[in-house]
Amino acid sequence: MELGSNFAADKSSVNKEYVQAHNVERDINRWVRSSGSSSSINLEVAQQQQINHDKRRALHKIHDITNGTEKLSISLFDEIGNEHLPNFVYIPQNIIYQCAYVHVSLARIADEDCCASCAGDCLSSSFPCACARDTGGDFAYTPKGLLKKEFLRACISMNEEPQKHYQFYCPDCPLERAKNAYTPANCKGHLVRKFIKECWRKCRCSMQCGNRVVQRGITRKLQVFLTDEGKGWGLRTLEELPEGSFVCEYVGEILTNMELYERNKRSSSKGKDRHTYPVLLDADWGSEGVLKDEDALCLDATYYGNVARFINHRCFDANLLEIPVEVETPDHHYYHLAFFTKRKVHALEELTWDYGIDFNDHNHPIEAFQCSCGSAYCRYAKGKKLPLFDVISPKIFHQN
Ligand SMILES: C[S@@+](CC[C@H](N)C(=O)[O-])C[C@H]1O[C@@H](n2cnc3c(N)ncnc32)[C@H](O)[C@@H]1O
Repeated sequence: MELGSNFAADKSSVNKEYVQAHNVERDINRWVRSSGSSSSINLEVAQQQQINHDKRRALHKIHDITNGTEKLSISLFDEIGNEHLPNFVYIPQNIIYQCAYVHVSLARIADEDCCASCAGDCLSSSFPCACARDTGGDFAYTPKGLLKKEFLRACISMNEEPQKHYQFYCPDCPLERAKNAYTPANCKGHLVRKFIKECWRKCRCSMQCGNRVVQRGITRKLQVFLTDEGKGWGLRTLEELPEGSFVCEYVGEILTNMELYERNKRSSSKGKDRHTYPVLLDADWGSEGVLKDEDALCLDATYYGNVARFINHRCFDANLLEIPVEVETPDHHYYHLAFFTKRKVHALEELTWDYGIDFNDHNHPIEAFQCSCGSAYCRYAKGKKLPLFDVISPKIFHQN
């Protein structure tokens, strides 16, 4: 099967449904407008039509799930009507739950680690400023705000062929320690990842500097919709996205692994939720010896999160890639997890990322989902074994 064929089929059916629903909505709105607001009869008929239409289409629409906290509104659109509306608090930026150590201060950023002598746009200067050092000596972004092809290719290769890249096995893995403090199992391994470092407050460049992309927030038109493959809610783009576009970052509560483990234990004793929303921030655990518990962090978007909590998993050929981004803290225990497109994405395509789930990992205590990503490379369909996992970590591998 060709790589893009599933997408083509999905897109045309979603497209048709979406256009039909919008045409009905648009016609009703036009009719109401042209009839004049004083015509109660016309209004009643229009409302009746809307009710019939809603019954037939069971359509829910929320104009802005962000409650005005993002620069753009993000709608929720339900063409199917058989799922509860999401119940969470929308937050546009990460927030510490309780014990996580995230120390943000100007004093922690050394003068030589920021661009205190730059002005305007760092990308337009003849040589890369100090902020490019952590990104391999060059900026990751083009002047159009897209990821440079070479940088994107290197990140894709790391995700798709992790065995060819540097992996680190913690001497005392914080993840395993959270599960069993007395006799922790061996570390399953973490991939040391490429980081992007953006300019920040101590830098003298402007907010429009080309090396400030993720911190400027969401600029693309996105929509939450109900998937028809039983995955629950999903996220799609309403505009075409070029390769290397920033879409959004994964926002949630910042928890220590220990806190996440305790939270999971409490919630599974109350009855298991169908969907789970934590991700590990383990991209740089390898650079430390033994990581302290308060430094081993994750993001949980279950109760507080942003639009990224709706991005579903797709094995291997997902259209998004997650990249760690350093903004306000020089150490890499805490960072932003930003999603960029791996290729051109068409308007109305569902946005997906590969959670990196190993569906054959039977050691994790919490049962995961039966994957219905539809990819020709689906790991679940191939293994046909029960998936077990408790957190999303695209970097966890198995020592043979
Ligand atoms: C981060 S949430 C994604 C949003 C979720 N679909 C919702 O309705 O809120 C992750 C959860 O979505 C579901 N999910 C994501 N990708 C899936 C897939 N490929 N197949 C089946 N379920 C999936 C699983 O229940 C998973 O625990």
